[in-house]
Amino acid sequence: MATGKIPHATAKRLPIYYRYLNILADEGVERISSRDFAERINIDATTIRRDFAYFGQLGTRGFGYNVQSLLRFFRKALYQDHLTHVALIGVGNLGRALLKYNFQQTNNIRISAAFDTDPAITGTIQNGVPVYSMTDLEQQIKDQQIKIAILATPVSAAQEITDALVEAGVEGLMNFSATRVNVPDTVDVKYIDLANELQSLIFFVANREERTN
Ligand SMILES: NC(=O)c1ccc[n+]([C@@H]2O[C@H](COP(=O)([O-])OP(=O)(O)OC[C@H]3O[C@@H](n4cnc5c(N)ncnc54)[C@H](O)[C@@H]3O)[C@@H](O)[C@H]2O)c1
Repeated sequence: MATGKIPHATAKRLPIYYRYLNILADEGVERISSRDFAERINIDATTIRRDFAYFGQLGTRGFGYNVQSLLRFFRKALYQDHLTHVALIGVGNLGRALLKYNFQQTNNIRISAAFDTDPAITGTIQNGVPVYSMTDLEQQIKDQQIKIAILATPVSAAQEITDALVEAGVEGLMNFSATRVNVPDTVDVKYIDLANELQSLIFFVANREERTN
Protein backbone atom coordinates (compact mmCIF):
# COMPACT_ATOMS: atom_id res chain seq x y z
CA MET A 1 0.00 0.00 0.00
CA ALA A 2 2.78 2.44 0.92
CA THR A 3 5.51 3.12 -1.61
CA GLY A 4 8.40 3.03 0.89
CA LYS A 5 9.17 3.25 4.58
CA ILE A 6 6.67 5.56 6.28
CA PRO A 7 8.21 8.04 8.74
CA HIS A 8 6.89 7.83 12.28
CA ALA A 9 5.59 11.41 12.16
CA THR A 10 3.60 10.64 8.99
CA ALA A 11 2.13 7.49 10.54
CA LYS A 12 1.03 9.52 13.56
CA ARG A 13 -0.84 11.98 11.32
CA LEU A 14 -2.79 9.31 9.41
CA PRO A 15 -5.57 8.96 12.04
CA ILE A 16 -5.96 12.77 12.01
CA TYR A 17 -6.38 12.75 8.23
CA TYR A 18 -8.84 9.90 8.50
CA ARG A 19 -10.89 11.60 11.22
CA TYR A 20 -11.21 14.84 9.24
CA LEU A 21 -11.97 13.06 5.98
CA ASN A 22 -14.92 11.44 7.75
CA ILE A 23 -16.10 14.87 8.87
CA LEU A 24 -15.75 16.24 5.31
CA ALA A 25 -17.65 13.25 3.91
CA ASP A 26 -20.44 13.79 6.47
CA GLU A 27 -20.63 17.42 5.33
CA GLY A 28 -21.06 16.24 1.75
CA VAL A 29 -17.72 17.66 0.55
CA GLU A 30 -16.72 15.74 -2.59
CA ARG A 31 -13.24 17.08 -3.19
CA ILE A 32 -10.77 19.29 -1.41
CA SER A 33 -7.45 20.94 -2.23
CA SER A 34 -4.45 20.29 -0.01
CA ARG A 35 -4.56 24.01 0.93
CA ASP A 36 -8.19 23.86 2.12
CA PHE A 37 -7.55 20.55 3.87
CA ALA A 38 -4.51 22.12 5.55
CA GLU A 39 -6.64 24.97 6.89
CA ARG A 40 -9.24 22.56 8.23
CA ILE A 41 -6.82 20.37 10.12
CA ASN A 42 -4.15 22.90 10.95
CA ILE A 43 -1.29 20.97 9.32
CA ASP A 44 0.55 22.75 6.56
CA ALA A 45 -0.21 21.83 2.95
CA THR A 46 3.37 20.81 2.13
CA THR A 47 3.36 18.29 4.96
CA ILE A 48 0.03 16.88 3.80
CA ARG A 49 1.24 16.54 0.18
CA ARG A 50 4.48 14.93 1.34
CA ASP A 51 2.62 12.51 3.65
CA PHE A 52 0.18 11.53 0.91
CA ALA A 53 3.05 11.07 -1.55
CA TYR A 54 4.29 8.13 0.54
CA PHE A 55 1.15 6.34 -0.58
CA GLY A 56 1.50 7.14 -4.26
CA GLN A 57 -0.65 9.41 -6.41
CA LEU A 58 -3.69 10.13 -4.22
CA GLY A 59 -4.75 13.43 -5.76
CA THR A 60 -4.70 15.21 -9.10
CA ARG A 61 -2.86 18.50 -9.65
CA GLY A 62 -5.38 21.32 -9.99
CA PHE A 63 -8.26 19.06 -8.99
CA GLY A 64 -7.37 18.29 -5.40
CA TYR A 65 -8.30 15.17 -3.51
CA ASN A 66 -11.46 13.15 -3.93
CA VAL A 67 -12.77 12.82 -0.37
CA GLN A 68 -14.50 9.45 -0.83
CA SER A 69 -11.55 7.77 -2.50
CA LEU A 70 -9.13 9.16 0.11
CA LEU A 71 -11.45 7.93 2.82
CA ARG A 72 -11.57 4.46 1.27
CA PHE A 73 -7.78 4.48 1.01
CA PHE A 74 -7.15 5.50 4.63
CA ARG A 75 -9.86 3.18 5.94
CA LYS A 76 -7.92 0.29 4.44
CA ALA A 77 -4.49 1.67 5.42
CA LEU A 78 -5.59 2.06 9.05
CA TYR A 79 -7.36 -1.31 9.08
CA GLN A 80 -10.63 0.46 9.78
CA ASP A 81 -12.41 -1.75 7.26
CA HIS A 82 -12.59 -4.54 9.81
CA LEU A 83 -13.04 -4.75 13.57
CA THR A 84 -9.81 -5.05 15.58
CA HIS A 85 -10.11 -6.87 18.89
CA VAL A 86 -7.96 -5.56 21.72
CA ALA A 87 -7.15 -6.94 25.18
CA LEU A 88 -6.91 -4.74 28.27
CA ILE A 89 -4.65 -5.73 31.16
CA GLY A 90 -5.41 -3.94 34.42
CA VAL A 91 -8.96 -2.89 35.22
CA GLY A 92 -8.17 -0.15 37.74
CA ASN A 93 -8.88 3.57 37.43
CA LEU A 94 -7.41 3.93 33.97
CA GLY A 95 -8.56 0.53 32.71
CA ARG A 96 -12.16 1.19 33.77
CA ALA A 97 -12.11 4.56 32.00
CA LEU A 98 -10.88 2.86 28.83
CA LEU A 99 -13.60 0.24 29.10
CA LYS A 100 -16.21 2.98 29.36
CA TYR A 101 -15.01 4.61 26.16
CA ASN A 102 -16.82 3.27 23.12
CA PHE A 103 -13.94 2.98 20.62
CA GLN A 104 -16.19 1.12 18.25
CA GLN A 105 -18.54 4.04 17.75
CA THR A 106 -15.99 6.09 15.82
CA ASN A 107 -13.18 3.61 15.18
CA ASN A 108 -13.35 -0.03 14.29
CA ILE A 109 -11.69 -1.07 17.54
CA ARG A 110 -13.16 -3.02 20.40
CA ILE A 111 -11.76 -4.06 23.77
CA SER A 112 -13.10 -7.58 23.81
CA ALA A 113 -11.28 -9.11 26.79
CA ALA A 114 -9.95 -7.62 30.03
CA PHE A 115 -7.64 -9.19 32.59
CA ASP A 116 -6.78 -8.46 36.21
CA THR A 117 -5.45 -10.19 39.32
CA ASP A 118 -8.04 -8.74 41.69
CA PRO A 119 -10.59 -11.47 42.56
CA ALA A 120 -13.15 -8.75 43.27
CA ILE A 121 -13.29 -7.91 39.57
CA THR A 122 -12.32 -11.11 37.73
CA GLY A 123 -15.31 -13.09 36.52
CA THR A 124 -17.40 -9.94 36.17
CA ILE A 125 -18.49 -8.10 33.05
CA GLN A 126 -17.56 -4.43 32.89
CA ASN A 127 -19.25 -2.31 30.25
CA GLY A 128 -20.00 -5.43 28.26
CA VAL A 129 -16.43 -6.73 28.47
CA PRO A 130 -15.61 -9.93 30.41
CA VAL A 131 -12.81 -9.59 32.96
CA TYR A 132 -10.69 -12.73 33.11
CA SER A 133 -8.08 -13.75 35.65
CA MET A 134 -4.44 -13.65 34.54
CA THR A 135 -4.33 -17.45 34.49
CA ASP A 136 -6.73 -17.33 31.51
CA LEU A 137 -4.61 -14.78 29.63
CA GLU A 138 -2.73 -17.04 27.26
CA GLN A 139 -5.73 -19.19 26.36
CA GLN A 140 -8.09 -16.25 25.80
CA ILE A 141 -5.63 -14.24 23.71
CA LYS A 142 -4.93 -17.28 21.55
CA ASP A 143 -8.59 -18.33 21.25
CA GLN A 144 -9.74 -14.82 20.37
CA GLN A 145 -6.70 -14.29 18.11
CA ILE A 146 -5.99 -10.94 19.78
CA LYS A 147 -2.88 -9.21 18.44
CA ILE A 148 -3.13 -5.86 20.25
CA ALA A 149 -3.13 -5.23 24.01
CA ILE A 150 -3.33 -2.24 26.33
CA LEU A 151 -1.27 -2.35 29.49
CA ALA A 152 -2.78 -0.40 32.39
CA THR A 153 -1.22 -2.10 35.41
CA PRO A 154 1.31 -0.87 37.98
CA VAL A 155 4.90 -0.59 36.75
CA SER A 156 6.05 -3.52 38.88
CA ALA A 157 4.03 -6.02 36.84
CA ALA A 158 4.66 -4.54 33.37
CA GLN A 159 7.54 -6.72 32.15
CA GLU A 160 6.12 -9.99 33.40
CA ILE A 161 2.75 -9.26 31.76
CA THR A 162 4.46 -8.12 28.55
CA ASP A 163 6.35 -11.43 28.36
CA ALA A 164 3.11 -13.36 28.82
CA LEU A 165 1.37 -11.28 26.14
CA VAL A 166 4.19 -11.80 23.66
CA GLU A 167 4.16 -15.51 24.41
CA ALA A 168 0.42 -15.57 23.72
CA GLY A 169 0.91 -13.95 20.29
CA VAL A 170 0.36 -10.22 20.91
CA GLU A 171 2.23 -8.10 18.33
CA GLY A 172 1.35 -4.57 19.43
CA LEU A 173 1.28 -3.14 22.92
CA MET A 174 -0.03 0.20 24.12
CA ASN A 175 1.78 0.75 27.39
CA PHE A 176 0.31 3.20 29.89
CA SER A 177 2.48 2.04 32.77
CA ALA A 178 5.34 4.47 33.14
CA THR A 179 8.14 2.06 32.35
CA ARG A 180 9.99 0.72 29.32
CA VAL A 181 9.46 -2.95 28.53
CA ASN A 182 11.64 -5.34 26.55
CA VAL A 183 10.04 -7.00 23.57
CA PRO A 184 11.35 -8.91 20.55
CA ASP A 185 11.76 -7.01 17.25
CA THR A 186 8.54 -8.54 16.00
CA VAL A 187 6.49 -6.60 18.57
CA ASP A 188 5.70 -2.87 18.53
CA VAL A 189 5.22 -0.88 21.72
CA LYS A 190 3.58 2.51 21.97
CA TYR A 191 4.24 4.38 25.20
CA ILE A 192 1.54 6.73 26.43
CA ASP A 193 2.72 8.90 29.28
CA LEU A 194 0.15 11.56 30.07
CA ALA A 195 2.44 13.32 32.56
CA ASN A 196 5.18 13.61 29.91
CA GLU A 197 2.71 14.95 27.36
CA LEU A 198 1.47 17.53 29.85
CA GLN A 199 5.02 18.54 30.77
CA SER A 200 5.90 19.02 27.12
CA LEU A 201 2.70 21.05 26.59
CA ILE A 202 3.56 23.24 29.59
CA PHE A 203 7.06 23.71 28.15
CA PHE A 204 5.70 24.68 24.72
CA VAL A 205 3.21 27.13 26.18
CA ALA A 206 5.92 28.70 28.38
CA ASN A 207 8.31 28.99 25.40
CA ARG A 208 5.83 30.10 22.76
CA GLU A 209 7.95 33.12 21.73
CA GLU A 210 11.17 31.15 21.05
CA ARG A 211 9.37 28.47 19.11
CA THR A 212 10.13 28.25 15.38
CA ASN A 213 7.29 25.87 14.50
N1 LIG B 1 -4.95 6.81 36.38
C1 LIG B 1 -4.42 7.60 35.49
O1 LIG B 1 -4.90 8.70 35.15
C2 LIG B 1 -3.17 7.19 34.78
C3 LIG B 1 -2.74 8.01 33.78
C4 LIG B 1 -1.62 7.64 33.07
C5 LIG B 1 -0.95 6.48 33.39
N2 LIG B 1 -1.36 5.70 34.40
C6 LIG B 1 -0.59 4.48 34.66
O2 LIG B 1 -1.44 3.38 34.32
C7 LIG B 1 -1.23 2.32 35.22
C8 LIG B 1 -2.55 2.00 35.91
O3 LIG B 1 -2.99 3.13 36.66
P1 LIG B 1 -4.33 3.10 37.50
O4 LIG B 1 -4.52 4.43 38.07
O5 LIG B 1 -5.44 2.50 36.67
O6 LIG B 1 -3.92 2.05 38.65
P2 LIG B 1 -4.88 1.19 39.58
O7 LIG B 1 -4.09 0.80 40.75
O8 LIG B 1 -6.20 1.88 39.77
O9 LIG B 1 -5.18 -0.11 38.65
C9 LIG B 1 -4.23 -1.09 38.37
C10 LIG B 1 -4.95 -2.39 38.13
O10 LIG B 1 -3.98 -3.36 37.74
C11 LIG B 1 -4.27 -4.56 38.41
N3 LIG B 1 -3.05 -5.36 38.53
C12 LIG B 1 -2.04 -5.22 39.43
N4 LIG B 1 -1.07 -6.15 39.19
C13 LIG B 1 -1.50 -6.87 38.14
C14 LIG B 1 -0.95 -7.97 37.43
N5 LIG B 1 0.23 -8.52 37.76
N6 LIG B 1 -1.66 -8.47 36.38
C15 LIG B 1 -2.87 -7.94 36.04
N7 LIG B 1 -3.43 -6.90 36.69
C16 LIG B 1 -2.74 -6.37 37.71
C17 LIG B 1 -4.84 -4.12 39.76
O11 LIG B 1 -5.61 -5.15 40.37
C18 LIG B 1 -5.68 -2.93 39.34
O12 LIG B 1 -6.99 -3.29 38.99
C19 LIG B 1 -0.15 2.77 36.21
O13 LIG B 1 1.09 2.25 35.77
C20 LIG B 1 -0.21 4.27 36.12
O14 LIG B 1 1.04 4.84 36.40
C21 LIG B 1 -2.46 6.02 35.09
